[in-house]
Amino acid sequence: MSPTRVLVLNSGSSSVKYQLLDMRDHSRLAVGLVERIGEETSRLRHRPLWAGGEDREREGAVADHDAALEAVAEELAKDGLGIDSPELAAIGHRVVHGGRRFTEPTVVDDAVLAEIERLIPVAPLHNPANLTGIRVARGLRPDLPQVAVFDTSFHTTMPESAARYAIDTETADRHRVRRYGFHGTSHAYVSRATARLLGKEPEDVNVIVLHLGNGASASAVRGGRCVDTSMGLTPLEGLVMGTRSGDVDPAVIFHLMRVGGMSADEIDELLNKKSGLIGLCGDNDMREIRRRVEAGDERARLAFDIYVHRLKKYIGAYYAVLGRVDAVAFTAGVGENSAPVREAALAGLESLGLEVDGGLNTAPGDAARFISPAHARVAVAVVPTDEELEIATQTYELVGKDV
Ligand SMILES: Nc1ncnc2c1ncn2[C@@H]1O[C@H](COP(=O)(O)OP(=O)(O)O)[C@@H](O)[C@H]1O
Ligand SMILES: CC(=O)OP(=O)(O)O
Ligand SMILES: [Mg+2]
Repeated sequence: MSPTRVLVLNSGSSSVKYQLLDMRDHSRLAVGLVERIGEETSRLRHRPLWAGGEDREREGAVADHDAALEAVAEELAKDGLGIDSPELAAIGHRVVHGGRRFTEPTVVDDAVLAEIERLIPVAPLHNPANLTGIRVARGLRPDLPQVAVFDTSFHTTMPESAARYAIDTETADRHRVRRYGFHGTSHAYVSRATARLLGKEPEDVNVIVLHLGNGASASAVRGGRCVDTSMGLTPLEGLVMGTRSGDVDPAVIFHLMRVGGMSADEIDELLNKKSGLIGLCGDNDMREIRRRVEAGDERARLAFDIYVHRLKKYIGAYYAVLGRVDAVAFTAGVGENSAPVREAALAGLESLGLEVDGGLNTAPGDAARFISPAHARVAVAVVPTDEELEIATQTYELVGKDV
């Protein structure tokens, strides 16, 4: 029988998330996470769903992504699900930046690796880790197809009017400066799942997707195709995020250089790692921010209000871009779990047909569900994302043709 399993690796700047799936029924055989890579306090959590055993945890320094992937391989082998298994059909990798070239999932060869490497300057937090994941996996299983699934692919349908910055065209083209957009596997998956929830085909619905995780982005999806998204050349533009500023006047950078005496690298670090929620109030976790707001903390309150104000602006902007909106879908860690963010983001938008039902919004649940009242003109939904399943599906579709 042909192999039917796919291992998905989502290598982040300081973490590796992984899942092993059986594509016959999309069941998860094992899932896990290595976090705080490069620190003394690294931790691996492994859940052997197939073997049905207890979750396993390892604590202690994991020096780099090579060591992290070695540890993942060891844990999988303990359950008899080793990377050497003949049942593995392919390994699917999340790659954050694919530039304009990669509009589809792609089997990795040396030329593809070189292109992902060339794009490091526009995804410095993400592409290096993605590359390491691919290289290590290739070393372990050179015989297997390694498939790269790009965050940018779903956004390659954006019209030029949305994808271009209004700067000198020749300069922009020479340096490939344009808006690429990210979190595309999530926006694709969630917009389709939202259509399903509405009982419609993706071609027939217009959806605003709000992916609110540590990184956060919004997208406007018309008939299954992305027409605008909030991230740009890099994953820094747009919404307020856990540690990233999102939109700022570009002159802030020159001001900090000329008046503040800061270097380009220092400002890069400021805007990517010391801004957003953490820069505003010292915490980047929405749970902690809400605890502080409830306790009357003014800094946390202001951080929350700035986060929600930006979100509301993008909802309004994408409403205008789409003209007709069938649904607004909240997803990822904050979007799926924070009722106060959902309520505040849509407050006062009743004249646009947008309403949240208090009871539905705060009711617990893990499945895709509506949180708007039955009479609302526009559906509002919580739709859990599943980037790993989407990557596995795209990977298997690509290699399934050959196995
Ligand atoms: N129960 C919750 N309530 C509010 N926010 C939550 C909850 N659980 C997770 N989050 C938020 O989700 C974020 C992580 O989102 P996630 O989509 O997992 O991000 P990433 O994939 O970028 O690591 C956390 O930083 C936290 O702010
Ligand atoms: C592209 C991006 O921002 O990804 P993440 O949310 O995983 O950091
Ligand atoms: Mg994420």
